[in-house]
This record gives sequence, C-alpha cells and structure tokens, in this order.
Amino acid sequence: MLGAVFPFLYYFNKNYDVTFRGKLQDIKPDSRFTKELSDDTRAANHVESNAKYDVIDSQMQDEHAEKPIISDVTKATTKPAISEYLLNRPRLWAELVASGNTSVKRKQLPRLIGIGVEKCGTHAFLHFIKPHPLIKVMHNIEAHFFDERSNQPISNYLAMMPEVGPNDFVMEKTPAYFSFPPYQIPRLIKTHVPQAKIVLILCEPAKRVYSDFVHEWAWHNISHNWSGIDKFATIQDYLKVYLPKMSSAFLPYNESTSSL
Ligand SMILES: Nc1ncnc2c1ncn2[C@@H]1O[C@H](COP(=O)(O)OS(=O)(=O)O)[C@@H](OP(=O)(O)O)[C@H]1O
Repeated sequence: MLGAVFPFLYYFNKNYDVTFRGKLQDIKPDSRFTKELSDDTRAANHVESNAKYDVIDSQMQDEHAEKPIISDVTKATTKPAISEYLLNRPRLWAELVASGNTSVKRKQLPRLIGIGVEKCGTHAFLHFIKPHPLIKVMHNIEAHFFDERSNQPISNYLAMMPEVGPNDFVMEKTPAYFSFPPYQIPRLIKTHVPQAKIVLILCEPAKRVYSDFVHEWAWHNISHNWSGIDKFATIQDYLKVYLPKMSSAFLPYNESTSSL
C-alpha cells in the first residue's frame, strides 16, 4: 500500500504545484518543471523556491510569538503548496509538541470521548490513537461518569482527568456511554462537554452480540458476583435475556429523539 502511495506522491509533488484548497481546478502544472524552460531558468526557480521556504519560515517564527502555534499549523497546511507543507511537517509537529511541553499543566475535560459501541473494537481504536504525541488518555481509560455519576457536578469529571499541556487532547472512552434511542447519554455529554468530539465505532451486530456473550460469560465465570446479565450457559440462554432487554431500550423513532 505505502509502496503504491509514495511513488504517486513523488510524481505528484514533482509535476504539480498544488494550492491546497481541495478543488481539482486549483491543481495547476508547475512551470518549474515544464519542458520549455531552460536549465538556467530552472536553477533560478530553484533558488527562488528556496527563498520562499525561508520567507515562510520567518513568517511562521514571527507569528509564533503572537499566536498559539496551532493556528500556524492550520495556516501552514492550507496556504503553501503541498510540497512546502510536506517539507515543513516534521518541524511543525516537533514545534507543536515542544510548545505544549510547558511546566504549566492543567486538568482538561476530554476533547475526545469514545462512547462505544461495546465489543466493536473500542480498545483497538484506543491502541491505535494512543501513540499520538498530543493525545493523553486518562489513567483508568473508562471514566463511567455519565452512566454512573451523572448526578454529580462536572467538576468531579474534570477531577478524574490527567494534568496536561495546552496543546494536548485528553481522551477517555466508556463504551457504556452508547445508548440506544433516545440517546440520553451522548446528549448529556454534548450539553456538559460541548467541545468534545464523540467517537462512535459500529460493527456487524451479530458479531457484536457473540463477542458480548463471550465477554459476559467470561465475567460471570471469573467473577461470581458480576451483576451483568443473569447466569446463562449458552448463547440461546443469553439471547433470551438480551433481546427483551434491547428491545425495551428502543423507542419509536421520531423528530424529538433524532435531534442529536
Ligand atoms: N481493529 C478491530 N476492528 C474490529 N474489531 C476489533 C478490532 N480489534 C479488536 N477487535 C474486536 O473487538 C472486540 C472487543 O471490543 P472492545 O474493545 O470494544 O470491547 S469492550 O467493550 O471494551 O469490552 C473483540 O471481539 P471478539 O474477539 O469477537 O470478542 C476484538 O477481537
């Protein structure tokens, strides 16, 4: 896959000057590489383009002094040609991470909240996203605040979070936050933590049910005081309990329950 992407990016960068606005008509042939130019002109263009990087560098350095670095990254990714962005990207990331490495750390409400669905790979998602240098996952991972402590003040939720730098994104995931219509918990989250992006992972329902059965069975057998679904030996026993429980959670669909 990567083997296919890199030659494409190389060809693309070499032959086109892309103004990074996402529209096809903005992609223009780059005059620096067209055949009719003499070698001298190409050399002059090369010097000119290097000078352009210096200007961008100095502009970005000036701007860092006044504004949060994050807005500079947005500028750097939207204004210059994509080749300039690719050249500057490692430095931008290093600066962004370093600028958040201050001694001033504060607790932050999550900016990413995984709400489920249980048994659809929510741990795998966390595993993939955790190495990101700006994502800080809360220590216990699952806060269970909105399902178990929703009567408490939001300051208690904040108290559960790690202390982080200004550019960091705190994440927690509690698959039990996913609720079937009328979506009470996601709505509650949106009300109390409006800045948070809610991540919902879905998977094939039959696979999910079987995974849930194995999970519940294992918990029941490992922990005898497990208060989940009642004792069951087979998936048929499980479905007898699970299906009525799920169908009672559904309400008829209407406008008032679909406004999330
Ligand atoms: N990448 C990816 N994509 C899809 N599914 C994946 C992935 N990685 C793990 N899995 C399977 O997800 C199941 C565990 O889901 P969760 O991590 O959400 O479980 S939990 O709700 O936190 O207990 C569990 O399913 P079962 O093995 O069938 O039980 C995992 O195998």
